[in-house]
Amino acid sequence: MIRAEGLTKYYHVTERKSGRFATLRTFVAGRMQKVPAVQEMSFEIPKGGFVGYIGPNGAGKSTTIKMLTGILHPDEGRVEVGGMSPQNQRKEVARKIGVVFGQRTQLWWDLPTRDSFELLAAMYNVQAADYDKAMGVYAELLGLHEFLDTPVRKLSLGQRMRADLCAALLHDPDVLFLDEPTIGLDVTAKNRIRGFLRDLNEREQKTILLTTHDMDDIEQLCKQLIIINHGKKVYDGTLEELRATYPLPSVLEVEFHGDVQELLLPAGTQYDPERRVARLSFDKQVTSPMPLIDALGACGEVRDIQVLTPKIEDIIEGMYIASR
Ligand SMILES: Nc1ncnc2c1ncn2[C@@H]1O[C@H](COP(=O)(O)OP(=O)(O)OP(=O)(O)O)[C@@H](O)[C@H]1O
Repeated sequence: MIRAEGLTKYYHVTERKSGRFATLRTFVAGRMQKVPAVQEMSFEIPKGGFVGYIGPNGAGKSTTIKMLTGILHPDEGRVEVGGMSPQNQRKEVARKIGVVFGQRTQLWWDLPTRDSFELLAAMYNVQAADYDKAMGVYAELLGLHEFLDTPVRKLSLGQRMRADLCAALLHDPDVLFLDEPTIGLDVTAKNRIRGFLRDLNEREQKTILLTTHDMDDIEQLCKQLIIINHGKKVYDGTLEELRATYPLPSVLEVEFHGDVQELLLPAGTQYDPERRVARLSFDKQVTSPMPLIDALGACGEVRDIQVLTPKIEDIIEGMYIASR
């Protein structure tokens, strides 16, 4: 459904001078420099795929989305969306894709929400019957009825994001590009949007590419994960494969009550005497926590025991650091 092959994009920026009057000297005599934002990016997303495209700030995610949607032309490589080139067949591709930029809206700020939808439907040449059908389904699923007559500028962020999602779907696209669709939302609003997207992907087989800094979005939604850093791909696979390939140790945490015989604590234990908490790392694939619990239990009276499993953000942060 989506294919990127060797995608590369450079930006031209002015080389910054240092020292006195740096800004003025940069403006007058700064030389243009070619800086790569995305380098030799290749991936494939099948129909019905749900992909998390993630990376730290400035990694090149938005630049990639702009090339996939035809807003930017790649300097090298090529893109295909539904068998077409977003650069050479921009209008045809625009009918196949829906785009939501969480930080910006495509709705008209001063118009009632419903009027924005009608304008967009007219721009995409959506037939009246298809428009009514789409609105019937999405306005209901996204709970838009209560604010359809409210101007967009008066909507809460959560309402605005739901309206933007509906707007992106009115022309029934096969592919959705979502750039941080849950940014700034509270837990309830995030869960509502996640439920809607999951359903859209499962029931309607829409292909979705999502950028996010929220690992819960990834864990709850994405079948495939592509990680980018400094414009280059550093991982492409499932979440399970990522966990298996880059295992992090689990941690056994034991809280004691009363005196602790610190000399008896097993080697490698980190002990906090103020909180009376001992922490010991172990590899779940190789070792059972039971002998470790027994060993720690022999050092004092145990009040509480927890096994902390590594979080996906810890693994991903480790990858960001490793690919610096
Ligand atoms: N118009 C531009 N001119 C020059 N450099 C740019 C331009 N747009 C982006 N860049 C640079 O290209 C790199 C990639 O930017 P991009 O916006 O694609 O990153 P991102 O992964 O989407 O970041 P974020 O998570 O912060 O949104 C960054 O170093 C950025 O400063």
